[in-house]
Amino acid sequence: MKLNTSLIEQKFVANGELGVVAVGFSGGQGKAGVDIGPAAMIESGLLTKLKEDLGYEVHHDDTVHSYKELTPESDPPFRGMKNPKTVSAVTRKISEQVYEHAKEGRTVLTLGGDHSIAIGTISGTAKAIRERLNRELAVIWVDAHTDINTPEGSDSGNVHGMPVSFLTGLAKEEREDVFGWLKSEHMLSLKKLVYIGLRDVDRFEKQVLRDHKFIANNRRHGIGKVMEMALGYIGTDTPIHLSFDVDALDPMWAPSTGTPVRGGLTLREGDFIAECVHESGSMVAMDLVEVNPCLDPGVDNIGSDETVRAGCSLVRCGLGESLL
Ligand SMILES: NC(=[NH2+])NCCC[C@H](N)C(=O)O
Ligand SMILES: [Mn+2]
Ligand SMILES: [Mn+2]
Repeated sequence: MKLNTSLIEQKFVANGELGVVAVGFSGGQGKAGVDIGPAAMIESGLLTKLKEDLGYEVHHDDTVHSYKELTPESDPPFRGMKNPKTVSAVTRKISEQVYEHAKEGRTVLTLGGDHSIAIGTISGTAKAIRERLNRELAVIWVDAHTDINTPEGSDSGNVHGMPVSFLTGLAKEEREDVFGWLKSEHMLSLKKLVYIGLRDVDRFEKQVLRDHKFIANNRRHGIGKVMEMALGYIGTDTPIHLSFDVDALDPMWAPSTGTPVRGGLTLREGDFIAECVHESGSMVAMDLVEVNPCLDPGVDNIGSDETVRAGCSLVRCGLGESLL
């Protein structure tokens, strides 16, 4: 089947190729199991669907990377961060993997893994987009959380709560082995960042958002209007990286995740967000993170099956599945 690009104008990615990076990594937070999220999604047939139903030419090394070889001998906390050297080394490697795909003009899909991996995915996309298109990247971050803590601002020390602060330069570190490898070509402007789905924002993070004049208005509008505003703000000639944390969805649809928060998006709203970003024709990369099949509040794996299904659905919508 050929990729249906006729309904939308593909602005930045026209070659119908998809680069996939499967990241079995959990070191950005403390709960085991988020590292098997990608395998669960792939085993349920996600990549086959992307090939057969959506027509992508998929480039994948058939590996779920655990990056065990990158684990340093000792990795004590630094500036309050847990596993700092491990997360830094792993995200650096992911950044290169994503960059390699993106520089070929492929849309890049990264399956996580905890959300710390976005330090790798977004930096890799941002660099490729600068080089290939001479443009700055915009990010739509769909999440219950802002993940914009600095090491000092964080209560938990978990790096999955900090990726946005490292990517935007709010958090800085000279040490090469603790994110010092992030250079200007990897960076994201705070002005090119849009959040959707927020409902659990730490006190420090709220101050950051106020200081940088973020506008909070999604509470007032339905999801259709929210997407209109988000895409309108970004504009039509800016490539978009969609970073989707499955905990943006209500635990009703995605209970198997490390930091669930009630009052979230319905699955249909989540799918709609992904569809809209796809239809913009500007999406160059997507992350789907924080699916943890080992955390199941239900019986007989109902919760984890549902969460995996929800994750797959979000990905398919982001990559062009539609009713017609
Ligand atoms: N990617 C996530 N699920 N992040 C949750 C972060 C929770 C909390 N704000 C923290 O910094 O620890
Ligand atoms: Mn989250
Ligand atoms: Mn997150």
